[in-house]
Amino acid sequence: MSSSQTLVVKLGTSVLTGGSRRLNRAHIVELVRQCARLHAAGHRIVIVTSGAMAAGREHLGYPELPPTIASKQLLAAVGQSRLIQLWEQLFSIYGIHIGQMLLTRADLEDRERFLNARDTLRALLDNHIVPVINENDAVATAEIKVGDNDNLSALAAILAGADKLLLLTDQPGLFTGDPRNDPNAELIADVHSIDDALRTIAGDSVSGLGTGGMATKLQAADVACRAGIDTIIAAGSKPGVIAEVITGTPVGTRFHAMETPLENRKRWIFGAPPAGEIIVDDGAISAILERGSSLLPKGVRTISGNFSRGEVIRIRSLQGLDIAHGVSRYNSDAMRMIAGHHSRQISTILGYEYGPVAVHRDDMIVS
Ligand SMILES: Nc1ncnc2c1ncn2[C@@H]1O[C@H](COP(=O)(O)OP(=O)(O)O)[C@@H](O)[C@H]1O
Ligand SMILES: N[C@@H](CCC(=O)OP(=O)(O)O)C(=O)O
Repeated sequence: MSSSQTLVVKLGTSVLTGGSRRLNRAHIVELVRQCARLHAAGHRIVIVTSGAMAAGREHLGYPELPPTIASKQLLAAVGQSRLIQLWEQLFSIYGIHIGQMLLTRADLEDRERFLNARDTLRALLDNHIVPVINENDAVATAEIKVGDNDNLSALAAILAGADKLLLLTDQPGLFTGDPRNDPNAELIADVHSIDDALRTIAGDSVSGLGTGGMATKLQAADVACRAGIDTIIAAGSKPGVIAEVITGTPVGTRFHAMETPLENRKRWIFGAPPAGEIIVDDGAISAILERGSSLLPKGVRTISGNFSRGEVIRIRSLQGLDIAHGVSRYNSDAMRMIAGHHSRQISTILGYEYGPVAVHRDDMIVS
């Protein structure tokens, strides 16, 4: 078998339930058996598991609940402990310890918390413990949620420094149309770049069990590939699928990683969903795009959202085009005050300063 690899395996609700209303233990144990073999062969496996809400519903006997966020959080709170218990039991059959990590977007968009989460994840792996990750649904509000486990798994793959990301679902891969309602849809075996044409064929979840369908899987593949991580979408029910991904046997849809991935320190900027947005003028855009400069407050026109110093923000043109993502040197209130002003006026306006730039070039990724 190939030399030691780090693989993030994301299991959607569709795989864990096998399309039913309950967790399919027989099927999950088979996936754990595959992971245990690879673990024994020296590979580092990270599990990103959905299924907390499904487990909660099952445990409570399918209660009639109002369609509110609080109901979803209730189900996730009940289900997460059942879910982790199941993973724990199944991995213990093979003498493997697991470590639970419940994350939200807020843990990944602040650099210090990102580095903390990364240290924990890597410490687990270094000690041969399998990290089992889910979103912390019980406490996450809309503002701090990643929102779906496909995108969460791409961020986990960046955190883990993974070689590959495997998204296991109920379809053999990405098709030219949703196979549930298009009998002529064909499997796409290889994707070298994710464009709008591809995005239009990736539909939402129709099972009602999963979140995001193929659309969020494409977003995840895009994030991971830009970070240099090959991403594969394949069927969780295919025998030996995880080992095939490790050995590089063609399976499902493979998204090829970019050959010149973002440098390490910039990956988290790209992975982090923006906490706010600023609109900049045309002069600032040519400075950023043509001269490779930092963004100065002078070029900032308007600010939306509330963000702290150090958070990732989106930089857009007056026409609404996405120009870059970057780490803001000033919080949103300060940015509103210094917008349009020369850098030498910052300390007079604010009474302090964190340097002349609004977003430094080194902390920026051009879209
Ligand atoms: N182009 C496509 N190719 C394959 N599946 C698609 C496509 N468009 C939409 N889908 C749907 O996406 C579903 C898988 O996503 P989802 O229900 O969120 O599963 P999971 O729980 O595994 O994340 C499939 O069951 C399928 O109906
Ligand atoms: N965190 C949620 C799952 C969210 C999600 O993205 O689900 P899925 O599309 O099935 O991977 C849960 O544990 O129920």
